Parts: sequence; structure tokens; C-alpha cells
Amino acid sequence: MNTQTIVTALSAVREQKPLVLNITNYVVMNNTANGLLAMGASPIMAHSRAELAEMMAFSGALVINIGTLDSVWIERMMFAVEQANQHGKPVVLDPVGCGASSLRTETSRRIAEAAEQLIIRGNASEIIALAGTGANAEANSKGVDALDASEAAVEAARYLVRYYRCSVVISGKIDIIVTDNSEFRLHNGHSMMPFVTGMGCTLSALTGAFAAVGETTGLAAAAVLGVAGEIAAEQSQGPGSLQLNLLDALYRLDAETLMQRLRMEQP
Ligand SMILES: Nc1ncnc2c1ncn2[C@@H]1O[C@H](COP(=O)(O)OP(=O)(O)OP(=O)(O)O)[C@@H](O)[C@H]1O
Ligand SMILES: Cc1ncsc1CCO
Ligand SMILES: [Mg+2]
Repeated sequence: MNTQTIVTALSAVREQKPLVLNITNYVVMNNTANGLLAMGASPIMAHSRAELAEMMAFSGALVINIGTLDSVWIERMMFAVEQANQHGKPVVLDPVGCGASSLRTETSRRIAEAAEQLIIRGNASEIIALAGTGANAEANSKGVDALDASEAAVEAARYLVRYYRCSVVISGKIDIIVTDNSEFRLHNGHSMMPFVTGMGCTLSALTGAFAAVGETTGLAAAAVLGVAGEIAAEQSQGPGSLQLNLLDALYRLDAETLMQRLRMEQP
């Protein structure tokens, strides 16, 4: 993976407009659907057991976000993952608030265990909590916001990569993408981004779009959102306009700007 493969993956998303099936939380359904559309992908939000099997057959990827979990949805999420496996489709897990309750931690682990082609995208606290004692790290989870720096979650991410045979994206001031054979660090984004809810959820949704076109590490999504986010923040007075400007920046992002702005540390 290098800058050129990220640019090529973005073109592939815009050409193929992959359908991304989302079971996501009530807070971010609109943001994430708009983020996918603005970048050039096609979102669908679905929850009914009666349609998930049919829809998974023609979707390019499944995004499971546990942000507003309840007992009915857990069963749907497990069913959707089963369908994704059956159709050979990648699954992105966003373990929102993992560590803040045992329900969230246990459900995240069940989903990760079940998915055959998995990418996990969470903030540092969520990644540490998901790995649990396996990685010898203590997460500071109080809610859905990260209280740990990305670097503190690297050992946990490495553990998850080995344990679930997946790729892990730790988001934060620095985004760290951990795969079985490499680690990338991205220094893009903006300090205003965590003042808008669902930026991480948008990253997970975009990760689904890239996975659908064969970029199954999460790197391209983190690069695109990081660059679009910093462009949007430079044009915003605060979080209100950032939320809207992000959609414009995703829509307008071209290869040249992406290559110019990307600050990636390669292995
Ligand atoms: N301090 C920061 N500086 C630069 N970029 C940041 C910063 N904090 C977050 N970001 C960017 O914001 C995006 C979302 O990451 P974040 O870690 O805040 O997700 P999250 O905690 O899961 O958010 P949410 O749960 O609200 O969706 C990523 O693209 C990340 O790079
Ligand atoms: C604030 C919040 N609460 C549950 S999900 C969510 C959106 C950000 O993850
Ligand atoms: Mg989150």
C-alpha cells in the first residue's frame, strides 16, 4: 500500500459506486449515509431480518456499528454477519463504546468472532477494551469518546489482528492502521473533528465502501477522511459548519489534493 494505491482505490469507489449495507446507530444514520454518498459510494441502512439475506447478496460490504445497541438488534447483527460470510463479503465492525458496558464489550467480541473477513475500526479506548487482558492494557472507557491516545492501543490492535485474523484501524489524533504484515500512521485530520458526533462512524462507513472494492485494510478510508476532514475544518468556524463542510470536502476531493496533503508514515 502506498499513496498511489489509495488514490486508485478512491477512483474505484467512484467508478463502481459500491452498495454498503449499514446496521448502524440512531445518532449517525444520516451523517454516515451522506458521507458515503459524498465520497461516491451508495449507502443503505437496513435492520429487518426479513430483508437482510436478500440485501447482503448484492451489497459490497457490511458495516456493523453497535452505537445504540439493544437485544433485538444484536440478533440482527449476528444474522447479517452470517449472511456476509455466506456471500464472501467483508464486514467492518465499529465497537462504539466498547468497554463502557459489558453488553458492548461482549457483543463486539461475538461479532468479531463471527465475521470471516473483518476490519475493526475504533478509537484507542475501544480497541484496548476489545482486546481486554489479552493485550495487557487498561482502557479508559466512560462513553463513546476516546480517553486514550492511539499509540497506547497499538499492542491491543496487534493482538486483535492475530486473534481475529483481521485488520484494525485505531482512529484519533494519529490514525494507526495495523494489518498482519504492516503498520501505517496517518497524521492528517483536525482537532475540531472530535467535536462532531459520528466522525468515527463515518470513517467506519467509508471503510466499508473501500472494502467493497477490495481495499480491505482501512488505510484508504482513514486517508480520505483525514484529508477531507482537515480541509473542511480549515473552512469551518466550528463543529456545526464542519459537519456540512466535510460532505463538500469528500465530494470535491481529487487525487492531486489527496496526494499533496497526505502525511503517511509507512513501515
Ligand atoms: N485530535 C485529532 N486531530 C486530528 N484528527 C482527529 C483528532 N481526533 C479525531 N480525529 C479524526 O477524526 C476521525 C474520527 O476519529 P475519532 O477517533 O474521533 O472517532 P470516534 O471516537 O469513534 O468518534 P465517534 O464515536 O463520534 O464516531 C478520524 O478521521 C480521526 O483521524
Ligand atoms: C453519541 C453516541 N451515543 C451512542 S452512538 C453515538 C454516536 C457516536 O459514536
Ligand atoms: Mg466511535
